[in-house]
Amino acid sequence: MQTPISSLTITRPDDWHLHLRDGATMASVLPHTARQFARAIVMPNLKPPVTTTAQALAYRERILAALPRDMRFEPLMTLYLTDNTPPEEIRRAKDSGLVHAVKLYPAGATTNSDAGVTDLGKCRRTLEAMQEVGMPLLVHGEVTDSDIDIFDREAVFIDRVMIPLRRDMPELKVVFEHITTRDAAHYVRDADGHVGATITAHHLLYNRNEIFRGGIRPHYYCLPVLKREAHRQALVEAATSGSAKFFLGTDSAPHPKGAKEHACGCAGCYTALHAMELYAQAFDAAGALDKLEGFASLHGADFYGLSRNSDKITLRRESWELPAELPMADTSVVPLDAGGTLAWKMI
Ligand SMILES: NC(=O)N[C@@H](CC(=O)O)C(=O)O
Ligand SMILES: [Zn+2]
Ligand SMILES: [Zn+2]
Repeated sequence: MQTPISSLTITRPDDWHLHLRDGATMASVLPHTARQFARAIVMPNLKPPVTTTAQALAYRERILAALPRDMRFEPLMTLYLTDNTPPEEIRRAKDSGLVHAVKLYPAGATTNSDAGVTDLGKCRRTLEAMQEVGMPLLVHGEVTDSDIDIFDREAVFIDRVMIPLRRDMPELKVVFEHITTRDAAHYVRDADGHVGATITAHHLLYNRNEIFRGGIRPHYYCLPVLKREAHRQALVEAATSGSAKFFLGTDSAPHPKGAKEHACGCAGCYTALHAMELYAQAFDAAGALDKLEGFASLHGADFYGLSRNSDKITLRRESWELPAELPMADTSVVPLDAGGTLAWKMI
């Protein structure tokens, strides 16, 4: 048997799906991301949502102002699509050079999605403008109908929304965000044209048993919810396949500890602190560490038409214990796998 490799140096990665929030929380979480990643697609689901280019540019300035002076990081901004986003807003976004995508939240699907789209038919002209200027549509791919089982919401979304959308707008660039099922992994793998997908570390590492292991564990609750083991395996297969359609998106989503440990707890896992360590663990378990660089550092930049990063990061095989919680401004955030031992460490 070969001795396992003890360190891995790769091109600095980017996070193609991140929640930074705003204000004091943003200032607390931003250094975690900036330590690991050169750039991140910053999700627009603030309260109120980032629906205009002017708001996105102001948000970008707040992020850069909160960045510690000795760190470098480039926030890639997005707009929150509503039933009323005018096509002219897409042109303004494109012309800014700083807004890189538009996010579709089906109304009611997830955290701060109340202002999201009620019927994609209402967005037709706006989507046509996106297709025309080459502005990617990022999709939270779940239907919200109360008669659809929560574990089936992504698979049903493919049939009811994704397939018709891509038939109508074959040139529209689409990212199927945080995919969680074999159905989505295979759909993206087999699709023609401009479609990619992000995959989180937690969906590569855990199946839905984790939410209920020994009791109810709110820090493993996110949306789309973790699925059964066969789906996790299909996601690992996709992420480690070498296909350029799949790339890293942590979906790191900070919520105050008290809002997670609650009678009606918020959805979202916090992984910005230790994202690359978690991905390394998943790729290592699959015997595919050689595929990590493409997934984490190359495929996403290529999809978005951005240059690849030129500097490197190094991960070392070294165990370390995660803190139980991370103090932040007036609260604390519990990282995924809090108190657990990680096998890799970014140095
Ligand atoms: N993934 C989550 O469970 N939560 C995200 C929203 C999202 O990405 O759907 C959040 O903003 O908290
Ligand atoms: Zn989402
Ligand atoms: Zn998200």
